[in-house]
Amino acid sequence: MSATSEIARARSLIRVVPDHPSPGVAFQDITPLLADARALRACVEALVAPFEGRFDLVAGLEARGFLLAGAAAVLTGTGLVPLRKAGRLPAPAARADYTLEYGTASIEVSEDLRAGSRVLLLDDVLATGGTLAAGRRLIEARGAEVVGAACLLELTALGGRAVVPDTHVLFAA
Ligand SMILES: O=P(O)(O)OC[C@H]1O[C@H](OP(=O)(O)OP(=O)(O)O)[C@H](O)[C@@H]1O
Ligand SMILES: Nc1ncnc2[nH]cnc12
Repeated sequence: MSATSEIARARSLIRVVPDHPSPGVAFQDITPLLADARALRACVEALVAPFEGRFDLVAGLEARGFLLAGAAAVLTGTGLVPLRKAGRLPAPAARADYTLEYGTASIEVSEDLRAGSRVLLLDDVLATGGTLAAGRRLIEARGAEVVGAACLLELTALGGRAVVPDTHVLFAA
């Protein structure tokens, strides 16, 4: 199957769960896509492709971004830095606050994200854009460079593209 059809097949595996985690939210569940070896590989390859050779570290946003970031780092031979929800890192070096579709949150990063690193930022879903924007701020606060940001799925009605306009997105809903 061609890369394009693998990606189309991967898109069909995202499951929509109504009213999760709260009434009115149509939750885009990527677990069936992750569980499918071909779909997972095709998506991770497509996420990193525009940036290949230009980054030396992948930053993944907790929690679902970690799943893609780990795979992307191994695939591209780069390191990985987790952007963790506040309170989970033993020695956070920087913090950023943000809002999302169903609440507010903060993320933190350790000192392992060094000044001068060239970083690819990864997550699963772009909704309001608050999470990816906070990830960018956090990376830049450490003196590192965001070479690019990518995610699987954009929820177009939530307007996140205006907040993080250069994000590379595979699918829209
Ligand atoms: O564009 P935004 O409005 O910021 O929303 C997108 C974020 O929302 C979800 O994270 P969430 O923190 O809900 O959950 P997770 O820990 O399951 O990844 C998703 O994984 C993105 O990180
Ligand atoms: N509707 C949604 N589905 C999955 N992840 C999300 N993150 C923010 N909104 C979401």
